[in-house]
This record gives sequence, structure tokens and C-alpha cells, in this order.
Amino acid sequence: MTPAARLAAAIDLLAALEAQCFAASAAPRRRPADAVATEFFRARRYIGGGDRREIGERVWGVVRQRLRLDWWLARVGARPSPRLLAAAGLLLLEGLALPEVLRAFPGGQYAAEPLNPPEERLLRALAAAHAEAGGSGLLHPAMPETVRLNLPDWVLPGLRARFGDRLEEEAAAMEQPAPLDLRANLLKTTREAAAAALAAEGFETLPTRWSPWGLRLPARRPVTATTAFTEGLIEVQDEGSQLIALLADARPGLRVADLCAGAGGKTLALAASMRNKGRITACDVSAVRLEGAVRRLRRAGVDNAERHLFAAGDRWAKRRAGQFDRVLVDAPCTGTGTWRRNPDARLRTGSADLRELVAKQHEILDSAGELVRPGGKLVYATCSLLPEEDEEQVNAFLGRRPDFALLPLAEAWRAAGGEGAPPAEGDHLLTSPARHGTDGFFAAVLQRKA
Ligand SMILES: C[S@@+](CC[C@H](N)C(=O)[O-])C[C@H]1O[C@@H](n2cnc3c(N)ncnc32)[C@H](O)[C@@H]1O
Repeated sequence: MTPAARLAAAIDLLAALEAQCFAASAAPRRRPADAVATEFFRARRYIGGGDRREIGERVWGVVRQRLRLDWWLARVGARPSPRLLAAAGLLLLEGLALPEVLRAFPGGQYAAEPLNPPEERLLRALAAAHAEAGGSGLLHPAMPETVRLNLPDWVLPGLRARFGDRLEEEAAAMEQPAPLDLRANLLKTTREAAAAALAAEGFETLPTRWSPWGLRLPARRPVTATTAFTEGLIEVQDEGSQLIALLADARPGLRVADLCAGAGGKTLALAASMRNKGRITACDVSAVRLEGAVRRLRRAGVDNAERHLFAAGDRWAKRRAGQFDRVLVDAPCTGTGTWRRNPDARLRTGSADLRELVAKQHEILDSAGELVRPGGKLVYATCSLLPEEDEEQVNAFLGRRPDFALLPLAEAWRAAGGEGAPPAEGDHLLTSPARHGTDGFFAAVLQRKA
């Protein structure tokens, strides 16, 4: 592809993302950007791997900096159309000079149409405003805090309550690319043997600091193509997520419910710590997600897991009241803790989603409480750093259910075989990108009084 054709494809992909992920009209069925991008490239098989990578990098660059690019465009009175976003990206992110940006829109077959006079006027104004502000970088002293931190305004109160003076540091860490964490599958291997198998295939890893099962690759690499992966020796799982499975203390022989199992990320880890003994039920409301667990469970050699798809009017939970030793609620949440991995999520989630999710978490926690046997443990977890979805949710539950008590984290950690001190905030597990180099996860262990 010519450079002009690549830019034209990037503009088309930006337009697809706008329509399906970000625009108000895309609500309430906003799609994840990577799903839209996969579909986009699948429909354009003539775009080869190298071109795809370049187009993708350009588009993700714009998505990552979208709040700031929108601010710059608004400063010169422009609306963020895909064409202007692409042009602003060339100018402010890729550092092209104005004439080069204009030349990147030559028109003709397979190239973006030349900027029209109003677009060109806006771009010239943008270049002038940027030059006036020093001409380098994306930050500007007049930017509001939310744009400066690259965070939507609805998360600021919650994240400030969470991090206080450290908010800036955490916001910066949320902009850094995430490492790739793997979990050694103890049903088939040990952490050391999995590391050796990966090293033999050219993938050097380091053991993770807190998870006894974790291996870290410093940068994303196509690990799913390795024999170690296809043979089920490893799974991709952030260390923070591994810690939640660890904290659940799922021992051999227990009866365990993974209530929001999705595609089984934590089910797999729970089954491994149960050594395939006892019974684990992976539940979800999404058939597609639950179906995604089947192949993973098979690859991992898990044979003590069953699946249950919740349906309207389902009596599954009622019939199993008080029967589970462990219940994990890996609650649907805003996912603020994973924003470094999903830069589009901050653009497609809003305060209405937060309100809806908080209500859903409340409801799921209540039905989870019914399932736990006296003396059993309920682990409530999210990949959000917002107190409303985390400790406030837990405190409200404890207010409703005096027959449950919060197990202090140090105690829960030791009981689960954790070594050293866990990443904590008070009596809860809390990991964050800046402090722990993991995604942001929250977990609390609640024990039903015997
Ligand atoms: C954070 S994700 C789970 C991720 C999964 N546990 C893992 O480790 O890969 C939350 C899941 O909750 C599910 N969910 C949403 N509402 C639910 C409900 N009322 N009951 C059970 N699961 C629900 C979603 O479909 C989603 O798969």
C-alpha cells in the first residue's frame, strides 16, 4: 500500500470506531474497538500484515490520545471528524510539518481526498496554536485537569478518592503499555518448567512478584502460537487477576461457584488450585462468553468444571442456597483498572454505565450471599479502581448481611497460601498499574459466620 492509501484506511477505521464505539448513537450497544478493528481488517483481506500494523498503530495512537486531540481541535473551533483526527494525529502525535500533512491527503484512487478549504483552515489554525504553545508535546497549560490526566471527568472524583496525591502518577501509568502476564497451569506443569519451555521457544520470562503461578513477558508477544500455550502449560492472565483466584482459596475437594465466569479466566486458575478435585461451576449470563471457556478448559486439562448459563427466572441459585464453600463474584464493572490495556474503554464508558453497573453488582452480591454455606467464603472482585464499585459495594453488602464478616486481607492471604505481604489497601486487596505494575484489581474476602 502507498502511504496515502494507509492513511485513507486509517481514516476509514477511525470512522468505523466512531460509529460503533464512541458516538452517542452507538449507545447502548457500544462495541470494543479491537472487535471493530478485527472485523474491519477481515473485510479488507488485501491489506497485508505490515500495512495492517502501521494502520493499527496510527489509529490506536489517536484513540489513546483522543481526549487531548479533541481538546486541541475544539480550541480552534473544530469538531473531531475522522479526517481531522487523522490530520491532527499526523501533526501533533507523529510530528509532521503542516505541508507534509497537507500532502498526505493527495486525492485520487486509494487516497484520502484533499482537505477541503474549511478543513485546511482549521488545520492551519491548529498548527499555529500548537506552535504558539511551544510546538512540542500534547499538553497545554490551559487544559482542564481531566484532559491533562487523559481521564474522563466522571472518574475523577472516584480516582482522586482512591489515589489522592498519587492520582497523577497512576494516570500516567494508565497510559503506559502493559506487560504480558502468563499463569503456569499447575495441572500440567510447574512455574519453573513452564518458564523453561517458553525459554526454549525464545520467550524469556520473569517470575511475577506476588502470584506464585505467574510469569511476565516484558512486552506483548504472540505467545498463543507457542507449543507451551497450545499444550495448556500456560494461560494469559494479568498478575492482579491471578491474585484474585489465589485469594479465593479454592482447595481440592471444595464446592466452588464462579458466578461471573465469562470466558473462564479465573475458573481455570481456581480449577488448578483445586487440583481438579471437588466441583467448580462457572456461571454467566452471556452464552457467548461462557462458550469461550470450553476450549480453554479443555486445553488446560480441567475436568472438574461445569457451566451454567443464567436465564430469566432461573431457579439454579435458589436450589443451591448455602451449598458452596467458595463463591467468587468477579463482577461486571467499568474496568477502569484495565484502561492501560484497553485505551478505547475510557471513551466508551460513562457515568450512566457506572450507575447501571453499581446496581447490577449489588444484585449479584445479594444472590451470591445466598449460595455461601455457613463458614464459607465469598470473594467480591472487580477490575475497577472506583470506590463505588469496590469497598462501598462491600460495606453496603455487610450492612445488609450481618451474617457475613470481612476477613482481614492478611489473614485471607495467609489462609490461601500467599507469601509475604499482599498488595493491599486496608483490609482489601488492591493492585494498581503505578504501584504494582499490574492492572488495577480490587478484592475483598467475606466469610459467612458459621
Ligand atoms: C469481569 S467479567 C468476568 C471475567 C472472568 N471472570 C475472567 O476472569 O475472565 C464479568 C462477567 O459478568 C457477567 N455478568 C454480567 N451480569 C451478570 C449477572 N447478573 N450474573 C452473572 N454474570 C454476569 C458478564 O457477562 C461478564 O462475563
